[in-house]
Amino acid sequence: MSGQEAAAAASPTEVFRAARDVLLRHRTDWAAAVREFRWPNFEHFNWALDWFDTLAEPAEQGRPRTALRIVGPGGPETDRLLTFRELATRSSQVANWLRSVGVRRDDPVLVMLGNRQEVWEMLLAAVKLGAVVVPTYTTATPAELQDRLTRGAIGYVVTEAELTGRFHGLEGSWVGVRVGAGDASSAGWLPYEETERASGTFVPDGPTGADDVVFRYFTSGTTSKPKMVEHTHTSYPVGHLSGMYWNGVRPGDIHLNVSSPGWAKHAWSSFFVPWNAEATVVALEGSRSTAEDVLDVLRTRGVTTFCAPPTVWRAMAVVGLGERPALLRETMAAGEPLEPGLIRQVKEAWGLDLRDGYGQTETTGQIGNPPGRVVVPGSMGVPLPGCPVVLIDPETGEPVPDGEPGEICLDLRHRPVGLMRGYADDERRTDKAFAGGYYHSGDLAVRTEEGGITYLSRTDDMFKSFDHRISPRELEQALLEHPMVADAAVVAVPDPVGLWVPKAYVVAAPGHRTESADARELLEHARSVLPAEKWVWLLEFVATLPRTASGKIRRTELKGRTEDQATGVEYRLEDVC
Ligand SMILES: Nc1ncnc2c1ncn2[C@@H]1O[C@H](COP(=O)(O)OP(=O)(O)OP(=O)(O)O)[C@@H](O)[C@H]1O
Repeated sequence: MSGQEAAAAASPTEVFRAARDVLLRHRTDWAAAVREFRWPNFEHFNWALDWFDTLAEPAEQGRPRTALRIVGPGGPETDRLLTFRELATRSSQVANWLRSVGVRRDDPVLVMLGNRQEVWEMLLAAVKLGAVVVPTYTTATPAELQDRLTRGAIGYVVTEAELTGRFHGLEGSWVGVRVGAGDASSAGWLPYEETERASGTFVPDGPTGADDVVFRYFTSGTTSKPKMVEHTHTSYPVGHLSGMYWNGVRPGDIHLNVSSPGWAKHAWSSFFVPWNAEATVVALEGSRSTAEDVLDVLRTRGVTTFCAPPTVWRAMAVVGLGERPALLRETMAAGEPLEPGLIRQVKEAWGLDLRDGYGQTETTGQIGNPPGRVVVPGSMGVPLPGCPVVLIDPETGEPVPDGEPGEICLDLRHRPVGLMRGYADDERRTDKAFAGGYYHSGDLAVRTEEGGITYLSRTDDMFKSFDHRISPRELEQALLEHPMVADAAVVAVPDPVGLWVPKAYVVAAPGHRTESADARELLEHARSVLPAEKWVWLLEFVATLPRTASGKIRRTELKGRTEDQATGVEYRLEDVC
């Protein structure tokens, strides 16, 4: 039998498992993983039925395995634990019930739930059913919801009973489902608890097309109006094998990820990545957990692999990392630039490498420091297996040599499975993102001789000053290294001679003042660690930086402030130094 015939004879579950196992086998040998891994190819694939439900069978002679552990309010004994079998059954009940109230394949369903059991049930149910999930964070404003209802052509809304009021008065013809006990404000919303009466055996309406859409994500809108990113039954579920490799998660691991449902990062690291590896997902209920809560969970729930955005790592460093959590093996950060200072702090406190990873809502993990590779602080890592990353000169469209800035692109001749299908209802933008044989990320980076890739900035944030190209990130990192700085953002402001010059907005660390002498110290610090063309020219202290709901700095807002001259006290390098 040829290799192709053998693959044709194998079930989707076997094909998926075989691809996954190549990555597990080479968990600490990146070169071998890149060489041997091939994306599995499917005509039909339903991750919930073809993969998740198959994990419901207890391992031979073993105990039923825990799929999900929701951290309770009062110590481990208050946690809620669900096995793969329990979740397989619950999600089938939910899928059957949704079908009974009218949800059909391809129907867009807005899901606005916090980190509670129902969010995992709903996502699994929607995949089983073939409905299209529009994940939404629980802090979305009525205006954001209206945008989603309209542009997302939403037919069904599933949310917590206490949040139903947010939808009052919004336009659209959708059916509401409330999770939790309702009151007068949720009258007319269907009760989710009815799902418990539905059958726990689900029979799909035929095979699921591998390229059918299953997620429509609204991006955070850091640079523009949120885009609607479409992912298919393979692009996210199967594509997240690359993230599994970066995280180094393996069967039996206890994986904690800090992110809110509603963001792509939640689907990455609280859903597909750990469950592709047959690990247990640990989740903190509620949307606001403190750094102390996270540290406590790491220690008391036996967490082995942990991923959080740099913002959370920074907060943990401020309260003190303390002793290394006994079972912790892998630590990761993603979503925004990770400063070398944090990597150093984690190494000193816990002896572990804090490994950066890069991706977007549009993709799964593309670049990362996988286990077993020496972490070079400042580098996001190397292209993950199956991810043909190329850095392209935005002006010529040609690959750049090592050491030159280029846009992070994916070579479409070897299209990775994890790449989005496109932007819904936006052909122009989709064409632009897929122009010239590459997927264009809109991010600039530079590759070193050793192959590591260092993030510079968004293509739109890079600016020229006195004929030098400046990445705001480099300046921000220099400022963040100073103990007086809790947070910093740099933007370009117009200058009659230099064209543009860098201005820093700085949040002072607790206990530090924000007077002229403090500004001078910071400007001098930047001057001492950066080359002359990258000195910070202007500095303003602010109480907070404007951030998107997912925590990214809104540089456009800061640029707007300088254009409107709506500045506070502004310190100039030439005046104070
Ligand atoms: N490890 C990382 N280091 C630096 N930046 C990162 C890293 N990981 C992700 N990013 C940044 O986050 C972006 C992806 O974020 P996301 O998909 O959540 O939406 P967004 O790009 O902020 O929203 P919008 O596209 O609407 O502006 C990347 O394009 C990159 O700029």
